[in-house]
Amino acid sequence: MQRRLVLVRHGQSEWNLKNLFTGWKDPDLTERGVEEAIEAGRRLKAEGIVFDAAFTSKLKRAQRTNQLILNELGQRTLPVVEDEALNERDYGELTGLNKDEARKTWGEQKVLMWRRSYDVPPPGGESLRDTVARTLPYFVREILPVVLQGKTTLVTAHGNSLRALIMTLERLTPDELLRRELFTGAPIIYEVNADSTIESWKDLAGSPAAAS
Ligand SMILES: O=C(O)[C@H](O)COP(=O)(O)O
Repeated sequence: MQRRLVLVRHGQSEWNLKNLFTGWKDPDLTERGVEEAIEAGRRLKAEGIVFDAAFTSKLKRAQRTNQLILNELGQRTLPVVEDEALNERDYGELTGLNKDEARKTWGEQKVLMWRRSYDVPPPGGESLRDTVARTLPYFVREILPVVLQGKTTLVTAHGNSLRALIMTLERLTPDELLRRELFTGAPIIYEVNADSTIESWKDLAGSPAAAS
């Protein structure tokens, strides 16, 4: 039985373009973001993917990306489950600030820790560990059982809510996680074993990889 899980970070948002910390704010996709979402759909079509289930967050940039992908696959009527468990990490007091300005104010290292470390929260916001605590139980309860039934499943979400899942799926250490970047609109296809470990994955932004 084939058990397939596809994760996609939303296409470029208006606040990605302006280089602002976004978190739970709800900007729309830019034109480029729309194109990236359509391109994600095209790439998935070229891989022969047909979805049986789809999940996304409560934020517009992910929902639109999800819908554009499904449209491209000719699956615009597939039911989509929306849940805030898949929302972006809450960036707290950094929300709305420019990322370069933040580096000037607090220094490269501190901002890198807030953005990419596992357990250092930005002021008033969620660390990645907090995001894992929100996202992973939802994944295990609602999404994984669907994948294990053999349903090809799409999850369209956000850089950090997906990094929270990827850390577990790819068994990354906090140090490896620091370097794990997700590109907007780039699908990652996981082949999942019956015991819910990962058999292999293919990042359509890069080259094929195997689980270690
Ligand atoms: O919320 C945001 O600002 C972005 O979607 C992700 O930002 P990051 O790459 O700074 O974590």
